[in-house]
Amino acid sequence: MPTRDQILEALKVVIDPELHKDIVTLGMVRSIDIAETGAVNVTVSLTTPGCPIKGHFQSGVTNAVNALEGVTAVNVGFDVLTDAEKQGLQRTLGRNSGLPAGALAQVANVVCVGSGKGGVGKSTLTVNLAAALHAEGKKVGVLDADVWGYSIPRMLGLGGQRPSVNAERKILPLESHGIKVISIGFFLKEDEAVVWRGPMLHKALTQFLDDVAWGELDYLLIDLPPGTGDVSMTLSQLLPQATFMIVTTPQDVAQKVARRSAQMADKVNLEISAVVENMSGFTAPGGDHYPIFGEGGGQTLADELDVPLLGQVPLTMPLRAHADAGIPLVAVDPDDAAAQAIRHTARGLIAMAPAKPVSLPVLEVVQTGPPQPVGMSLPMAG
Ligand SMILES: Nc1ncnc2c1ncn2[C@@H]1O[C@H](COP(=O)(O)OP(=O)(O)OP(=O)(O)O)[C@@H](O)[C@H]1O
Repeated sequence: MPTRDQILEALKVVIDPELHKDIVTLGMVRSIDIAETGAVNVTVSLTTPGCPIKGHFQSGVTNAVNALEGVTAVNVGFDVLTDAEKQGLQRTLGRNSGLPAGALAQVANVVCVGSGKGGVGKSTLTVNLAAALHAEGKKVGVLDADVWGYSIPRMLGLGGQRPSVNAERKILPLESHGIKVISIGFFLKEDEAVVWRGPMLHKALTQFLDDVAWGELDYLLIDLPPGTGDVSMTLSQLLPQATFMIVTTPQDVAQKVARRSAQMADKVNLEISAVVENMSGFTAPGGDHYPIFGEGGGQTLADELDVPLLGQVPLTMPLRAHADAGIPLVAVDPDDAAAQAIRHTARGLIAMAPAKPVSLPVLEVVQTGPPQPVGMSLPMAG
């Protein structure tokens, strides 16, 4: 049977997506009762009675406590913080709290691009999809959260560059082909191997969302690492409004792994919005078509998830060569077959977007002390 302290420790993974801190640190865990049967009752105090993220806390607390040995059942109850408690919370948070100072306030759509397997072309598609959205007149940003295999800087010709900070101490994204870009790679020395532990990763991603001057964007595309790991979990907690686009190849095995990724997204309540199939065959100059990685995987996965298959992107040499050269193919050769398929995908994505921008968390920051520099010390130019 776990102790109260062990339960509190476990609950530190439940993040308030608006305040960007865990519910234990925020003092939102009102009570914990452990019955002899192993049933655990947890009461969480919300900031408002009709809190829209109640379901997020319900599943987060249930999953966290259920994972502890000896727990047979979890019941989650809710009450509301008193006015005095809310004031106390705001005093605790203060200015240097990790509260979002509206960095994402002007971002209409956040789309996480994920895959099950590595090497299916997720980063290539993210970069070119961004260029295609830009060509459609959209304001686009790319956040490269593929911490282990960041390749976006290279694919956009930004390798070796570093962002600067503005007078408000916000990180300014770099820009390439009209796309605003932030990558974990900008803050590391070339080929530096970093062992990202959970809290460090969480802090870095939080900073990329809170402390980057993204400005007004129609789309923020987030390139996730392959698989079902910590990054996806963190982002889903920080951005419950984000949608998830899955890249797969036509291969049966890739589609099976992608399905696992979809299950993870579903578990953490991320809405899966679409599937894109990449490497959908090769057409030789003579017109013969070769289904190198098989056929039908994208459609099968999309049918299974009941979401649209937004595009089938063929293998073409220019797509690979331009990615290597740091130029999105879509920006320079929109008639290439792969570029055309990606442009079609972008138009599909636009057609799916909600008519009104999704409102992302913006909180009034109550300043209780002198301004302080941002929390994390990522090395920056300027
Ligand atoms: N449709 C395509 N046609 C030709 N080459 C492609 C295509 N899609 C991707 N590639 C190439 O395949 C390789 C892998 O692509 P990419 O790095 O985008 O995959 P990824 O899924 O992001 O990989 P990782 O899991 O390592 O992040 C790259 O060399 C890329 O240029």
